[in-house]
Amino acid sequence: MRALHPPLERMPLYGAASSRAIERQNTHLPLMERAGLAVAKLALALWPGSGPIWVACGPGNNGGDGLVAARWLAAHGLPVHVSLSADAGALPPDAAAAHARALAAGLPIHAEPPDTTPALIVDALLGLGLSRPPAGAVAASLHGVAKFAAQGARVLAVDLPSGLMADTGTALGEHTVRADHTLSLLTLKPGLFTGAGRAHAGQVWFDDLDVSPPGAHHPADAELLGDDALRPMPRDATAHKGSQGSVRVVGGAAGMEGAARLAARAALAAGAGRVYLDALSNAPGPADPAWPELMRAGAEPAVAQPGVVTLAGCGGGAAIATHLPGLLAQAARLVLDADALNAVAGSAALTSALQARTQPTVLTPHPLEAARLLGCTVPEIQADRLRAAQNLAERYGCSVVLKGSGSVIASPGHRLGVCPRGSAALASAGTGDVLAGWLAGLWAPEPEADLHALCGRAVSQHGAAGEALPLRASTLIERLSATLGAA
Ligand SMILES: NC(=O)C1=CN([C@@H]2O[C@H](COP(=O)(O)OP(=O)(O)OC[C@H]3O[C@@H](n4cnc5c(N)ncnc54)[C@H](OP(=O)(O)O)[C@@H]3O)[C@@H](O)[C@H]2O)[C@@H](O)CC1
Ligand SMILES: Nc1ncnc2c1ncn2[C@@H]1O[C@H](COP(=O)(O)OP(=O)(O)O)[C@@H](O)[C@H]1O
Repeated sequence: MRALHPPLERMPLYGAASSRAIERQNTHLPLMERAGLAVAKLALALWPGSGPIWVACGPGNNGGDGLVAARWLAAHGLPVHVSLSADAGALPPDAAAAHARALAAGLPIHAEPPDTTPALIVDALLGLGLSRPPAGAVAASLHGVAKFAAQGARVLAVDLPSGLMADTGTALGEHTVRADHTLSLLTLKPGLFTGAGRAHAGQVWFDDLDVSPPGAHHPADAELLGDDALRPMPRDATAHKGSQGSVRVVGGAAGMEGAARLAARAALAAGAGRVYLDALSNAPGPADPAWPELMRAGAEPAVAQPGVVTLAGCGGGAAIATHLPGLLAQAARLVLDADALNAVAGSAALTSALQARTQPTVLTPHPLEAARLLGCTVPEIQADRLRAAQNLAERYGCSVVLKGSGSVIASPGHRLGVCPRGSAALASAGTGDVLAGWLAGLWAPEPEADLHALCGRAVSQHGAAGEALPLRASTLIERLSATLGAA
């Protein structure tokens, strides 16, 4: 068992169907006994040393894990209150066996939550088997968990916070558990790391139950990005600004010049040799008075040159649409963000032009931009962020960064990546412009880079720099420069 906190290694993620397939291959092993023991060990470590532990068990095998854990905790003399929100006669076989062993050990099993606030709650109500918004006795227990948590009880979720969908990180129902800790068993589930998952899971722990890595028999559904993505690329001693590539930022319509400047600054900080700002506002004066290194567009190399990365859209407003036909046709390497994405979503001609591109392209939508690009709603995007990112990548033939808590990286023919870095500190205007610029700047010196991996690097680095308050987009660039910048 181990805690997943930085430094993080890359880990495979398995959704409900894959986890069940792996479980089926290992039915000869006492998985529930191992799971329950692991839960008990972690509960013991988290228990503050006094006060009761409420082990809240549900109607399936998640409840069975809880019953095994409760038996171990009671055997060690801890004050345990076990409840079962189900008909004991209807438990699945392994959970029924765990129930019988708990009774045989003399453990009283109640139908109701405790009367007084527990010090620690072990949430074993619902795991992989969640199939609908909780109702009945399970919903009543979930309400109890929320009430006691608000009164200060710590919560350890078994496998998944009850009410959270393993595959998508969608919270079903209003009382989805907000855990302080979640112990994921046998496999790590993608829903713990994206959508509402990060808000509900708390500190994630993982125990593989001594089952050897599933490997080739079970290709992972996605990959959790690791901190290897944070390493800056070494710069060759003979590098010069010409070898570092160029970035041309096209955006910054009147009133939104700051967005394009943030992107251009980030591109320079990431290591691009030269950065040009093609401001749509046409305001006179330098490209960015505070950053004299940034050049105005005019004498820059053509976007069709392989050494140039074009970033279009940051603060682009409606004006960006007139530039897109040319950029989509010619740009050797293209990143589309913000208003460029909105323009594509609103135009069949631009959509066709994007789909017809043979040169590499990255899209960096937030959920609303993604919804426009897929012709659906934001809740539909958030209901399955992995699928939405995959659909975007396939529909447009591009690499895609679907932003938000647990950003998802998708590219045709690649395994989905989920980024566990970043935080709500990034919920501030301009941080997305910094991401787009940082990505373009990382790409500039590496025209041959695996674009999927490069997107993962950019998102991980941006997220790692965005985990501490106070944060403005400008400070984010400073942090990125200080810790990771090639400049
Ligand atoms: N696979 C593994 O890797 C391993 C799995 N292990 C453990 O098993 C867990 C999976 O067990 P599981 O399949 O029995 O599902 P679980 O989450 O207990 O719930 C199913 C029950 O809940 C019910 N139910 C569903 N939704 C509901 C709702 N909204 N409101 C009320 N009830 C609802 C559902 O009813 P039904 O939908 O069938 O009517 C059914 O009765 C897994 O998370 C892990 O903890 C480990 O022991 C070993 C390795
Ligand atoms: N709660 C959060 N957790 C993790 N990352 C977040 C969170 N909120 C925002 N972000 C990140 O901040 C950035 C915001 O981008 P975006 O919405 O395009 O903002 P803007 O257009 O103002 O630049 C994205 O990289 C997104 O993933």
